[in-house]
Amino acid sequence: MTGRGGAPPGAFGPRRLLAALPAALRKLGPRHMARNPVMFVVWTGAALTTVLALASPGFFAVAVAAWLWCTVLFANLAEAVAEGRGRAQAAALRRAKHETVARRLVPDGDGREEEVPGVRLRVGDLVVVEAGQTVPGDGEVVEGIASVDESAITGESAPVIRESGGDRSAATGGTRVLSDRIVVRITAKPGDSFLDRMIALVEGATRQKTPNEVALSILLAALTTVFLLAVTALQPAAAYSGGPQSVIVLVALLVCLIPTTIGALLSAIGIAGMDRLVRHNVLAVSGRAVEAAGDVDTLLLDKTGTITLGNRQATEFVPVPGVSEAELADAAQLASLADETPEGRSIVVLAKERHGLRAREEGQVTGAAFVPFSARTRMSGVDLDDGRMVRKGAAAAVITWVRETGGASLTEIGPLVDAISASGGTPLVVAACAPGQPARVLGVVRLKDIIKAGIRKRFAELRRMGIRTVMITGDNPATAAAIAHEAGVDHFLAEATPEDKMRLIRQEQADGRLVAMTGDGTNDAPALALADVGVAMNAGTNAAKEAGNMVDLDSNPTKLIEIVEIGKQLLITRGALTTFSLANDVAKYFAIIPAMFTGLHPGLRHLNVMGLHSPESAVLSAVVFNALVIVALIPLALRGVAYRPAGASRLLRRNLALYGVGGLITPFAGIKLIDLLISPLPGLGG
Ligand SMILES: Nc1ncnc2c1ncn2[C@@H]1O[C@H](COP(=O)(O)OP(=O)(O)OP(=O)(O)O)[C@@H](O)[C@H]1O
Ligand SMILES: [K+]
Ligand SMILES: [Mg+2]
Repeated sequence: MTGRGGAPPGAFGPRRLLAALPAALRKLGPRHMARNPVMFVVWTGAALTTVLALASPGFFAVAVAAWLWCTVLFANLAEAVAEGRGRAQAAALRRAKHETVARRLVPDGDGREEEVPGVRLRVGDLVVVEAGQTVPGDGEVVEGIASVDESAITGESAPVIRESGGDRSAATGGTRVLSDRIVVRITAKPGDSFLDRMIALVEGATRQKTPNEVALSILLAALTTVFLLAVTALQPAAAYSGGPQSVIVLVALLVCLIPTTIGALLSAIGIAGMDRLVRHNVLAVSGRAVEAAGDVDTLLLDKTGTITLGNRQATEFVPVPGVSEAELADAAQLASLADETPEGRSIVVLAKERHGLRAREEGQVTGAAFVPFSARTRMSGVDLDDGRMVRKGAAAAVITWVRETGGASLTEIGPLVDAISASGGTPLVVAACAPGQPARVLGVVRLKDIIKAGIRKRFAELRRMGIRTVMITGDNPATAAAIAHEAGVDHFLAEATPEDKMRLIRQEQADGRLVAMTGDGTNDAPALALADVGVAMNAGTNAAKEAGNMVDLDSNPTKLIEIVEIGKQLLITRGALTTFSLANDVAKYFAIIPAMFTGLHPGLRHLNVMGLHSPESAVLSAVVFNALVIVALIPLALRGVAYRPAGASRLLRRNLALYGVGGLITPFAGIKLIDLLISPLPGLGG
């Protein structure tokens, strides 16, 4: 993991609070306050007591009004501190966004270039980027291969390969080409780039409440209404028994009873969760996805580029008996001339290395109709003018094609394909036919791909968290089995089309499971969109990045472990602080009600078990405590409750005990302490 800049988690002190103060003050406007019903009630109460304190000034009235404003301010402070971290990251990202001049290819200008400002680029423009230059906008590499420094975006200094054709074709505006030359087709409008979206995200500008948050807000608003009615109903009762309470006391009581702690911290908890993801180099488009991640049951991963490194290279030509290796290499190269996938290019290179076959220019293969590779056909090749045809691809696909031309399937091919598959390689069967003749199989090309390091241990960790892993691949079952075994995934699905991937997700969801999907390819995009949590690899295609609801800048398929932990931590933190807040309010009720009424009925004196100084000091102490609790819990809200992999119900019980009991006890101690401190002050009766 390469943590992004900014303060380390847990670093939280008076300096950060102070830095967030201006933003917290700006949030005091009614427009912002109205978005949070609980705090809006406090805000209204603060305004009301201020008016009353101005009308008949007195220490008690002024002190209550001042502390009610503090309560509101502390809530805003929590949110502002949480947002502050994102702002620092956004500033760092903005530095990557500088003016670039793009070298745009003039349409039909035969390679002629013109210089245009990066901001004037349009979707569909072709731009040339060479070593030392900055990619002027988001796009797809359509020609060439280059090593690119993406550290401006990922924070990772090791260069990455960007190339046309395959699943590593996305080029991101603001990154720098280190070597070679690529042509990029622009796919995003200036101002709507990945970098722009990242900045908006870490700034929290696009943050929306999640369904869970909305539900909790409604519950808190309902509780607030109930207490509002209860406190209002108190007045006739108090009046009946001979001493109506002052409006200031009633407002103070109301604020102490409504769930201000969680009301104040709710939004900070959500922002901090997203922020923790950014720190792990994951960008989440929605808080909803982060929450869903906390409950994921099944993780689907695609194989090539996700579990493996993804640069499947041709390493060997294995001809069938009676065919020379040179003949096979020649056919394989012919079938790959226009194949812009990494696999296709590596075949051309291998044929040249092994057999000195010069890569024929496309133009020299006269009148050829190229058959591009697609994930559905699992095959590519060429039809020549003179009637010759060559195909290469997955064994099943090519053998079907051979049969369609009237050719016989060759039994010798079986063992060759099986041997390559069993070792985890991908076999590409090559077949060709002379004009008017049935096709015949020539042999197999071995594609080798390497499993990413350390992945086995990580899958074991996912298993401990109770998450089932399923690898889905377009590759054949034997290769899939070998890779699945080596990587240590629980299950696999081979020869999967994009539709199969979606069917599997729908099936899991229909069985009531939450599904996460990690992928990089264009063919993964529909599945990424359908999954509850869709994590696209940053190294992958733009289509994948747009379809998912998270992007992992490190392109690490096991990042889901951290994502799940952060999601669980978010849910647990919110639950723990809600429990604490409600328990706290109940305790406050029993702490201050007796003290409030002892003035009326000396007979109630024995109920004042806490021995608070006076009704006024009891009420003020409770208000002060209520406000200070918010500040005291800001670090916990931002850092999150500690999470250890354990059964969900055990965690829940533990937290209920800890935060419920804690919430019940602290007000008694806290209010008593504050009462002792303030009772010598004049103007508090007694
Ligand atoms: N350029 C190509 N030309 C011909 N056949 C290919 C080419 N690339 C891959 N194939 C064949 O098509 C199959 C499916 O490839 P595809 O890229 O869809 O899936 P995959 O990358 O193997 O799986 P995953 O979904 O895990 O990325 C491969 O297993 C291989 O047999
Ligand atoms: K409260
Ligand atoms: Mg793939």
